[in-house]
Amino acid sequence: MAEHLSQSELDYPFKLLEYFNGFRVSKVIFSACELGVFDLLLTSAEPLSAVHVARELSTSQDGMERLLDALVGIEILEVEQRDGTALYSSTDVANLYLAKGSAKSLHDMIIYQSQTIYPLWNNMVDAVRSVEGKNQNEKTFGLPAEEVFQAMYRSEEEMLKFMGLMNSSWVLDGHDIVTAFNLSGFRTIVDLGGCTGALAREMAKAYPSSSVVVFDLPQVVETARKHFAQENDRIDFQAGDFFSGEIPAADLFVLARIIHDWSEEKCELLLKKIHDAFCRPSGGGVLLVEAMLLENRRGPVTAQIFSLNMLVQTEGRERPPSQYTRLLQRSGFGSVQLCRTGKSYDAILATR
Ligand SMILES: C[S@@+](CC[C@H](N)C(=O)[O-])C[C@H]1O[C@@H](n2cnc3c(N)ncnc32)[C@H](O)[C@@H]1O
Repeated sequence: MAEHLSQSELDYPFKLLEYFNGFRVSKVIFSACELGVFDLLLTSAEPLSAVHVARELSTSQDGMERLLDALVGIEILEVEQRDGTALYSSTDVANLYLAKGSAKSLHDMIIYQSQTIYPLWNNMVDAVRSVEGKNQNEKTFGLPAEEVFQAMYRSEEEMLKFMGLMNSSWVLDGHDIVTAFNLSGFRTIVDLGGCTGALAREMAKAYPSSSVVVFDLPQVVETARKHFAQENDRIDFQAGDFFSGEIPAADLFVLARIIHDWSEEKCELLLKKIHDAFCRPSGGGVLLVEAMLLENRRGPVTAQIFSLNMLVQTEGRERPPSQYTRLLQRSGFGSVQLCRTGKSYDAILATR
């Protein structure tokens, strides 16, 4: 049997081992973030020993030394030996992306992945077995599966963590998304489920002549105003419920990572509601922002993994372009254009 295998097939077990190790590598980064390793090293004027870091962060010396060495191994920290003592220092990458304060920090994303996504994924086998496609909020956190956002917002702390996660995604992809199409013709833009306003701010930056409103649930709007507002903010917030209440009129509606949360029926309901809420009788648009699957089912692996994440956490899924097009056409939209950005998220622009 083995003689029929190609070299890459013979080497495949090593690739599998690399995949298995992936979760351990994530845990190394998550643990260092939760303990505050990157924040401490960022603020230290000189490299620190494991003893010093352990004392400052109230950990064991042995555990901290192993953690710091693993961070050196994955090239997130640097180490030098002085008089027989290992001294650890941060890298630009750690300072920029992993420490808390930086404008490009992924710290909130990491904390959410570690404390919420990780426990949900521990129940992936049950999620895949569930014939009704039930999410794993009940089994993981003891919360009803039907109320997706009540589960996500079960405490103020959880809401802040989720909003931090949403906010940090647009640090990486925001500009590519808002410039995927020329949207300058849309003067009134409403970002439905716009959360902290991170994508809306990118929109306002790219299209200074347009007004941009973030529409979200009342408690989210309140938290966004309190924790995520920026000086000279050019965006406005409006509170409401896009399923049970009215939505404001607009020329362009943005639905970023909204369609992937919900069942086909709820998505169609929302898109039809949007179709009836345009400011002008013709020319309105809707911009969907999602991680699009390939039509041939061969990737991208990030979108396939997001789709599994939707299975454990929501009612929804990721979709290939043909399914978005069908959904939009069934809701009354005539023209549909797609743009793959090459990053995690893609854009779909539909007009009436
Ligand atoms: C997955 S998040 C996406 C957030 C944001 N669009 C982004 O991409 O960063 C879904 C958003 O929809 C909001 N949402 C959920 N149900 C809603 C409803 N019924 N009415 C208004 N907003 C809702 C949530 O509060 C959350 O901000």
